[in-house]
Amino acid sequence: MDAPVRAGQERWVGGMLYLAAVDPLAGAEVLGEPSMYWDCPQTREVVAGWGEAGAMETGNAQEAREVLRRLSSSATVRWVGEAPASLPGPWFGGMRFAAEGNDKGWGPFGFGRWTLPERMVWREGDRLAAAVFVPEGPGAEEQVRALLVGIGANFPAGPLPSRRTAQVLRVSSSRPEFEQSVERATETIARGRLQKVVLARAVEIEGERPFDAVQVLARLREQNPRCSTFLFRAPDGTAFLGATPETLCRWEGRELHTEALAGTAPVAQAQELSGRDKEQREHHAVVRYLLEVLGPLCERIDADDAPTLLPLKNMVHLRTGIRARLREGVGVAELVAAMHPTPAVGGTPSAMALAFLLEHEGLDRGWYAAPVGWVGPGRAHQVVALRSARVKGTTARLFVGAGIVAGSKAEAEWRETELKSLTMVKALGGLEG
Ligand SMILES: C=C(O[C@H]1C=CC=C(C(=O)O)[C@@H]1O)C(=O)O
Repeated sequence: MDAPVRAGQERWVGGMLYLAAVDPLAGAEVLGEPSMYWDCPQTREVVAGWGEAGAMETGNAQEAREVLRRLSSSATVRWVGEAPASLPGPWFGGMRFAAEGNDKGWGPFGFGRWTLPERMVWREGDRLAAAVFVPEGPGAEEQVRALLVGIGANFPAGPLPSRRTAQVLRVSSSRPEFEQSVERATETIARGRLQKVVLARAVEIEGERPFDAVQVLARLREQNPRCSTFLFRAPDGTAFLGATPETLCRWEGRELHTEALAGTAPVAQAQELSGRDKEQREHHAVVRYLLEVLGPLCERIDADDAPTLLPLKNMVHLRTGIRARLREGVGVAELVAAMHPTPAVGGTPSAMALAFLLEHEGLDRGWYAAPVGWVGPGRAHQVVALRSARVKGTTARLFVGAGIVAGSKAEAEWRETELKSLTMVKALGGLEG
């Protein structure tokens, strides 16, 4: 097995300053499209990054685990002058849902990829801070000072100006194929070999003009205030972006926050959701799985007594919050390895569901439905990359899925995935006006 690529670098030099500015994304006005973006309203984290001072790429799950362990166990940055009290990251990235896949469009993302931005701007309390990073070496401190002077002098003080980017989108996805795989799944469930499987499909979108990633992000965060908005960019410029309602794990020291999120209804049927048996079964498969896989890693676990409703713009989900105190030595690497994929995106029994997906889904999920987020010493925040799309030029490939259990109907599952696709379709500039 090859060792993870570490860009030949073990340590970086960083510097920081505070900015008289209000919006990290506004930096796109002078720095161009960001290389990463992260916006989590629940934790008030907002980060935009430009360039790459370092990248760690992995070819498989084992290497991804090693990289997560390394980035979370020791500091990779030596600070010149003032060090930030706390900062999200500073490593940002994600990994594939599964090892197998034949969609060349995912090639540039690799199996897993985490980057340290050259410049990053984030919200710290009520103000914005900027940090710059360069590889450790001769002249590194001077480079850090020069980059800081540049960002301090040029970062826009005001909010991101909004540009009108609505356009006509050509949207295509195969309904018969999706519905057939739902039927195949319910047959397999009826034979007792599976209890739940989450089937996904891709939607191809062609715009009249290239998509403007900055405006897509601005729409995603504005239209989805209960979701984490994210963007990760591959070295060829392809962007993977979305606004997900699902946290995989928020980890700090010995504390873990996670959640089960499964079971969906349109907003108009929100009040009926809690009483629906099919949605409850879909949901409880996730709760049971999380308690089972987390048990050996935790000293104490505390789950909500019953799911509550998580209202989003176009739909409502069932949500059970879970908090835990971790055993000594358990960190983000162990958590991701144990938790991913949860039955909110895979199924139960897990191995059986993944084999079913490989055989029947006919889709390379790439980074969709996989863990993405940030990691730093002793802390990490990973979300499940749902309501997302891979975007390059005028083309977007969007991904949506739905949990199938006994009693699922192909047509209803299609409609549910249509509903889920609205998050990205609207953000891409469709359905406006
Ligand atoms: C798989 C997706 O959603 C998951 C998360 C919440 C609710 C879900 C559901 O009700 O099926 C899915 O498990 C997706 O958005 O592509």
